[in-house]
Amino acid sequence: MAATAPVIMRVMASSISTAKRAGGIIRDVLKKGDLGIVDKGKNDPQTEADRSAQRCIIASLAKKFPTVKIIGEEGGSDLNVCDDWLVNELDEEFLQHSCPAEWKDVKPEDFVIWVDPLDGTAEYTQGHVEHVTVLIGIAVKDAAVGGIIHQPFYQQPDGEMGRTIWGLKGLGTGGFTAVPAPAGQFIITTTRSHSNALHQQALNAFASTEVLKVGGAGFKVLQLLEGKAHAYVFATPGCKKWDTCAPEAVLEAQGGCLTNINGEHYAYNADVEHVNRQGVLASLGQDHAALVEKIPAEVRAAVGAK
Ligand SMILES: Nc1ncnc2c1ncn2[C@@H]1O[C@H](COP(=O)(O)O)[C@@H](O)[C@H]1OP(=O)(O)O
Ligand SMILES: [Mg+2]
Ligand SMILES: [Mg+2]
Ligand SMILES: [Mg+2]
Repeated sequence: MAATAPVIMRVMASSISTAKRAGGIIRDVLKKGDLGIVDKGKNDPQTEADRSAQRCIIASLAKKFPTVKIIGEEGGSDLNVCDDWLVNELDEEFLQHSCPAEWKDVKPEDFVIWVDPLDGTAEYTQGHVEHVTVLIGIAVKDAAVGGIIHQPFYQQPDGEMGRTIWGLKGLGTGGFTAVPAPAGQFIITTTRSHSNALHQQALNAFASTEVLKVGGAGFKVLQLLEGKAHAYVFATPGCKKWDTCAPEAVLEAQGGCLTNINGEHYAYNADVEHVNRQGVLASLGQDHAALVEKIPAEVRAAVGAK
């Protein structure tokens, strides 16, 4: 089955196994206690866990899919990794699904894999480990079509650490139970570490009943999927294609929507600008276009204006 499955199914299955291994590396670095923090910019830390998890993911995927373009947050990494970090397995459970017809003939050169080895680094360094996710997004031409969101610090009922959520457009999602957000309320999930005055103005435009401030793009989309929030609002540049590719694919495979704050989808081909200049607006079970309209046009025009 594995050898004959269409390449998108094998990329998804390999990404599921690899994200789990990367999650183990992220837990190990924290356990050892020396995070090796480097500041890449203002409010933009990188740790040994980001570097090591990226090496594991890119080395494993590049070995299995040598002609697929892979772009990782932490730049060019040394892909000479120990065997323990080289993940060879394909997730067998995922491979039981049949490939949606629209992706059957996609060729390796049509893909870009966007890797965020550790989303929520600021929160990881501050001990809010439940906000941390590993994100592997699969784009076909311009569109985010497949995604893996792995939570290394999620404790399963049987005590096992880690949970892996996946989504593939045309197939659906797996690894969690979707819950609708409560009726009669409007809960926004947003940044806890990258706010500014313009972003606050956008938040104020919604008559929200509650605003949750949590880290990471992956974790905020999980909050939508699990009915903890109705919308994810980030009205500032700062997050990048590797932050949104996997969350967008999973959310949209579940029927939601992730766009910039003007309601337009980002493109995920290999040549795009990495920064999501016009912020992020994501929702599930809402009239997405109506949410866009709530943000004053002058605020939308000012976000990301060069
Ligand atoms: N100004 C910024 N500089 C660097 N990364 C950012 C910035 N804003 C957002 N991000 C990335 O987007 C994620 C979601 O943002 P936020 O938590 O503020 O809502 C962050 O965890 C971070 O990803 P990462 O942790 O992978 O570097
Ligand atoms: Mg980062
Ligand atoms: Mg990130
Ligand atoms: Mg990251």
